[in-house]
Formats: sequence, C-alpha cells, structure tokens
Amino acid sequence: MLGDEEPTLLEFGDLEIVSVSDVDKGTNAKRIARRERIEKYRMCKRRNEAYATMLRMEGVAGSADLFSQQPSRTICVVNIGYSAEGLLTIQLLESVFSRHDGFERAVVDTAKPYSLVVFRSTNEAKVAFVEINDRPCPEFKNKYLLLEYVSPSIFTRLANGPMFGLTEDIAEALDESRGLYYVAGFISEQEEQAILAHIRDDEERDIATNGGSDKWHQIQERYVKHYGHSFDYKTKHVGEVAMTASQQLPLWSLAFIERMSECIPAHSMKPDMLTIQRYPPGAGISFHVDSHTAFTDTLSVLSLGAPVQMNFRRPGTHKAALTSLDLEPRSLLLLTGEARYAWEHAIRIRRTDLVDGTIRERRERWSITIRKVNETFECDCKYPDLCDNDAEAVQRLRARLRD
Ligand SMILES: O=C(O)CCC(=O)C(=O)O
Ligand SMILES: [Fe+2]
Repeated sequence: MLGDEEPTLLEFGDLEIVSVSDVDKGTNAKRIARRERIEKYRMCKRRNEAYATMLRMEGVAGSADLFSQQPSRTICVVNIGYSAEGLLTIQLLESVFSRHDGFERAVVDTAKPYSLVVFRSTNEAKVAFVEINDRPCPEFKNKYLLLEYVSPSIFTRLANGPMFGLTEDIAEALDESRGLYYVAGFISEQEEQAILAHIRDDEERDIATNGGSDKWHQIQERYVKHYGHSFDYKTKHVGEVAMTASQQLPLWSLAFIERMSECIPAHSMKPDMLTIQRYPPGAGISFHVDSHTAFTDTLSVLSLGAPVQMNFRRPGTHKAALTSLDLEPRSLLLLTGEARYAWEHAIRIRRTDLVDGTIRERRERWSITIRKVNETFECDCKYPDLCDNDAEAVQRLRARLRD
C-alpha cells in the first residue's frame, strides 16, 4: 500500500525535526498570528467606520470629495473627535502636533467625530503627517491616528460648520414656550444628601440580598434601577413586569414628587415609575426621545451630585439645531410638549463639558427620572418624526395589552 512505503532519504531530509517545545512554540505562534489577524481586522473595520461616518456627516459620496492627495498645511484627523475626551481633546491634539515645527492650531467640533489641524506651511505639515499618521498615539490610548490632507477650500467649509470653534451655539432656544421647564435649586443640599443616602442604602441592600444584579443594570457606562415598572432596553418601552408591592415608588421619593406636581401645576401628573441612574465620570446616555407611547406627556429629571450638560437636537437638524442645558445638582427639569415629543436629548459620553467658556471635568452624577406609564400605549401627538405609535413592536405590545 502506498502509505506503507518507506520514505526515501530525500523525503526524510525534507522533514523538519521538531521537539515538543517547538510544537508549543508552533501553536503559540499560531495563536499570536491569529490574534494579530483579528486585531488587524478590527483596526481595518474601525478605520472604515471612521471614514464612512465622516463622509456620511458631510454628505459626500467618496473620500476624494473631501481629502486631497496633494499635501497641504491643513490636516484632518479622521478618527479623533470631541466625544472621546471632551474638551481635553483639543489639548491632547495640541500636545501631539505641537511637537512639530509650524503647528498653529487644532480645531475640534463638539458635534463631530473628526478634527482639524493647521500648520504654518505645507512642508511643516508634511513632516508631522509622516511622523503621526497611522501610528499608535500615547495621548489617545495608543489609538492609531488617521490623517488626511484637506485642501484650503474644504478646510474652510469643514471649519465653518455651525459647531466649530468650540461654541455650542444655541441655534434654537428650547424654553418654556416649547415645553422645557428648568427649576434650579428644586431641592436643598440637605435634601440632596438625604436622597443620596437613601439611594446608597437601597443599593447596599440590593447587593446584600442577591448581588443586586437583578435590580441594577449597567447600560453603557451608567447604572440604572427602575421602580414601579421595568424598562425593556430592546424595545425601548416599559417592560412587561407588572407593578408589585415591592416595586412601588420608594417612600423617600414621595415628598419631592408631591412638590414636583405643585411646582408647575399645568404639568402635574401622578407618576408610577421612577428611575435612578448613576453616571460615573465620562458616562452618558445616547440621543433618544423617551418613547411617546410608553409614557405620558410630562417627563421630570431631578439631578444630584455633579453638574452635567444635556444636549438637545431635533431630527434632521442635528448639525445646526443643537442646544445644550447645564443640569445643576438639585435642579428639576421638566420636558413636556414639543421639548418632550419633538426633540431628542442626550448626555454625551465624554470626560469634560464646556460651560461658559471653561472646561469642566465631569464627576459622579445621579439622576432621578419620574414618569407616568401611558395606559393605552397610544400616542396622537403632532410630532410624527420621533413618534413610535405605528412601530411594529409597539403594535404588538398594544395587542398584548388588549388580550
Ligand atoms: O439622567 C438624565 O439626566 C436623563 C435621563 C434620561 O433622559 C432618560 O432616562 O430617559
Ligand atoms: Fe430621556
């Protein structure tokens, strides 16, 4: 049989003699090579995503519409934007690029995932470009910075977007006439401390009874606990768990809920859901509208701990019509009508906020959101852009409600 044939000497000579440790090395080498391949694949994916995001945001079809093959003194950092380190981004970019002669300035847009850097001359820009492009950058946690040259005219266009220059221009005011109410100092410092102590006690008790994981959920980087009703983060709707005695609103919340309903009588409500969220520094909540069909008109947010900036935008207008509101500790925010139904709100995931021209580092913050569940799961608002009344998932929930 063929397999039984003695190998010829020549064939023996071709075989590698391997020891056991070489075998180990072999498998290790394979493992390392595999890891490297996966890492390369991930990098490639991230790179493509960074380019795709920028092209989409600028509304152009291909990179040739934005980037120039010809070196120029203006450079775009495709994958570094404001959100990662907040306003520190500008200082970090400065420290990366200012090592090179001719660096003039870095420009960061609060609403964009890329930034711009300007050099005195094209030759000086070229030196920095070659040194920095596509290499791990310690200032940005060893992320590979992706650089592209942009022509002066494209630079002017990008740098004159409504959000460049680090001013959060209030393109459209969101105020009481549009249903946003903001009450500074809604509770006193003592009340704030008492509520925080209650929250900590609740958390400790939850952890002591069953590790707390059924009550406290980590969503992005923040920690969330619901009272009254559960919330389904897949459907972005109230969960199916019915209100039970143990799920009633906490006793410590009743006094300020009462005060809340007296505060702006036109928007008083009898809430049946309370959500505590703990935001470690840098954590946030993505742009969203609280489901129209899940909750009634008025949403209230009590802020505790450190201040944070909340951003608002309307669908389709987020480049220009972004407005922000500083949520101070102990303040109450009420979103009703247009502000509740037609605008999205978010707390950007970043480590700093720009407030009155100064950089403020984020610290730990808590919020208590108070809502009333909409018993019919129906919404007949006049703001269809963000309305989920006709969403399939909501129709299914409504059908289940009727059964
Ligand atoms: O934590 C906040 O301040 C806002 C929370 C929020 O928007 C939400 O839970 O829907
Ligand atoms: Fe919300």
